[in-house]
Amino acid sequence: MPQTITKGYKALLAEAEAKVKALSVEQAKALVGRDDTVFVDLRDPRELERDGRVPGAFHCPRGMLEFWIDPESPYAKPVFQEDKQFVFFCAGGWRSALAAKAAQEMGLKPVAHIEGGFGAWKKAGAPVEAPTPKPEKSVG
Ligand SMILES: O=S(=O)([O-])[S-]
Repeated sequence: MPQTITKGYKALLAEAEAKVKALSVEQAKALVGRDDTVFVDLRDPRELERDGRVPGAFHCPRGMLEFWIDPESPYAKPVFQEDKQFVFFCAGGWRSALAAKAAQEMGLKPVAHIEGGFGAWKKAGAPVEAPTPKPEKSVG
């Protein structure tokens, strides 16, 4: 019997978007370089290598988020203990909406995410560190 998905991604996103503060690229851009703000990049390492980065952003693969936030986890990262605001982003704003909701439910605050993600960020001409080209494989 095929699976019956009772809560699809649209419902999950709608729930997250109702609970999480969304920042436009313009609003987020104004926070770059501020001491009280941590940008959290949830994309996979290959996306960073291919598409570039937001300068100064902390990279946290989506799959590790809850374990890096909880200080009781063996994988806890000190950055998530800081008294700062956390601005999550991914490529398009979906992963970051769900991730920010989870982070918020864990007690992290204040939390927001960037509407449209890195794609919208790049399109708006916001600051981007160039992709890191992979070293060429030597032949022979
Ligand atoms: O990055 S994403 O919005 O495509 S999940």
